[in-house]
Amino acid sequence: MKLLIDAGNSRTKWAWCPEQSSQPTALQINTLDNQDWFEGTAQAQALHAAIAKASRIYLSNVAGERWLQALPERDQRLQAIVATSLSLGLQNSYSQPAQLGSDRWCSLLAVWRSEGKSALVVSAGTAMTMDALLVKQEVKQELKQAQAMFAGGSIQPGLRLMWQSLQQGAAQLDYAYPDLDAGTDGFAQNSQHAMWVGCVQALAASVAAQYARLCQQLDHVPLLFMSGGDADLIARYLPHALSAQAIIVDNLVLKGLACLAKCSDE
Ligand SMILES: Nc1ncnc2c1ncn2[C@@H]1O[C@H](COP(=O)(O)OP(=O)(O)O)[C@@H](O)[C@H]1O
Ligand SMILES: CC(C)(COP(=O)(O)O)[C@@H](O)C(=O)NCCC(=O)O
Repeated sequence: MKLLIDAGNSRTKWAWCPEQSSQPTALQINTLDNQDWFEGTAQAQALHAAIAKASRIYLSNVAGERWLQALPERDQRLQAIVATSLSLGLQNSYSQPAQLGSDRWCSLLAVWRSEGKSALVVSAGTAMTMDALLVKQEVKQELKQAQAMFAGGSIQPGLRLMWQSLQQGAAQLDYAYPDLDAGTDGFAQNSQHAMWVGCVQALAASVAAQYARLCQQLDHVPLLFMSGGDADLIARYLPHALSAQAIIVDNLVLKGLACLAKCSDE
């Protein structure tokens, strides 16, 4: 069985690749904090056991060399994904294609292969990335040949990083990250709530602005895909019409890895 691993900067997600006949949506996703991986806790042992059993391992790693060092060994079964200038009919417009994070590339591939339509692909994880997928014309599955382009995107701090930058950088803002969604209605009347409103609004407003920018470049309405640990939360604070339109997917990176794994069989 093929194993899919998405090593992000905060958490590692992994799943077995479904057999050819099943749908990619059938992924059973396991999640562990990277700290568990580094410390080799029981949760890490489950992934180690999966690695030992796998026939092939498809890895998107943006967590650096430290994540790789916790692998027992690096053998020929391991395929570490690097973004290229063209894959599965999707062109990469980065001037140095390999500089694009493999997680962003996999997410774009997942949306391109499953939808075949233009989209803004948002990943709300440690960082928040918002990437433009342009599809010149809506194409049928069998016609998918280099008709799509990743036109570029943006990177900004994610929710917890924004919080930490205020908490650590301002002497009077040493407040813990809230346990519950504190809401953004009205005007905040205490510091912790004010920080929350500022951080959540900044992220939601960025998504709305990037989506509007993409709409201006197209003669059709793009999809809005949102993935990552804070996708649900940020989607709730989008303008109403956009929030209703957002398609929240639990792990686009693993779905993109599954596309690459399946394509290697063809
Ligand atoms: N149960 C959770 N554990 C950890 N982070 C969570 C959880 N639920 C939501 N989050 C949020 O998800 C973010 C991590 O999302 P994720 O998509 O896994 O990021 P990455 O791919 O960068 O590791 C965290 O910064 C945090 O704000
Ligand atoms: C932008 C990222 C830090 C996002 O990482 P994540 O929040 O998913 O852990 C990662 O995709 C990355 O390191 N990218 C390389 C630079 C780039 O994509 O331009």
